[in-house]
Amino acid sequence: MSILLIDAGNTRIKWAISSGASSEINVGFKTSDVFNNLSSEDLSSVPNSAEITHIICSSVISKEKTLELKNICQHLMPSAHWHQITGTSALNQLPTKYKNPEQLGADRRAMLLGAQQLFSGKNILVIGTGTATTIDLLANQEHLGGWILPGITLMAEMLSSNTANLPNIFEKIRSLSKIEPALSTEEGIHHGIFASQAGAISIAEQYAKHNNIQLDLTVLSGGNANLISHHLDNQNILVTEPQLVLKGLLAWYLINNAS
Ligand SMILES: Nc1ncnc2c1ncn2[C@@H]1O[C@H](COP(=O)(O)OP(=O)(O)OP(=O)(O)O)[C@@H](O)[C@H]1O
Ligand SMILES: CC(C)(CO)[C@@H](O)C(=O)NCCC(=O)O
Repeated sequence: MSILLIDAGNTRIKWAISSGASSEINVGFKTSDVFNNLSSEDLSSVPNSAEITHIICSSVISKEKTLELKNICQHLMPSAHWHQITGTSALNQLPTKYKNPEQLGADRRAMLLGAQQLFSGKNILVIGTGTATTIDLLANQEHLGGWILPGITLMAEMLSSNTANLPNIFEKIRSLSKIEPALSTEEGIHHGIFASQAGAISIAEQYAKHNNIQLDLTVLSGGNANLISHHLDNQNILVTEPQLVLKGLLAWYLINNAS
């Protein structure tokens, strides 16, 4: 038995194969652009696709694109069952204070369930650093809400596309050794973007502190996790889990299939 896990994000689609055993949650994860053009030939490169019994998907792309993805998967793996996580999945396992849980992104819900399973009983700041950056607070076994801001690439693109004089530094983004006052336009944008990402996370940490929430962990996920991680305070409680959405999908599967 194999399970195909799919994280369909606004920039990339990631996938992984799992045997479904909780002990194997850390192995076998693969990241690939194969779904980008949603071509069935690409999907046929999924290893041992005939053995896949379940497809577990998180999608924050359009309903139409998600349906296209589902149809391709079902064409190639006709005996596999399709399951899609949503903001309301497993609310008994992890309640949320979100006013309308249906609004919560499927990827955020997956990351929260993944963090809860990987770091049981801990108070965690769960951060996704993809197209958008999301910062969610999981404390006392409950999702207390979160913050959404543009991700690094989007910030760079928005600054140049909405101003007359700012260049698009998107292709020049690299790791910064530290965030400091910059002496050129390009560096000003570069350092400003990192300051806003790290600053937002710092505000979330301060919120926790001022509300007597003792954070045990900050978990960073997503395509920009490694660029942002060394700018954060609290390095002693920082964990990088680039594929937390995929791990969360497996956690959700395990919750649903617990005997
Ligand atoms: N090889 C890569 N291809 C594309 N983006 C990359 C790559 N490596 C790092 N990145 C960065 O990671 C971001 C995408 O991260 P990720 O794949 O986690 O996002 P996503 O899941 O598509 O987005 P979201 O979940 O926010 O809709 C890009 O905006 C870019 O800044
Ligand atoms: C914020 C993103 C784009 C991050 O991938 C996604 O989680 C999403 O589309 N969320 C819906 C809105 C919400 O989470 O409140």
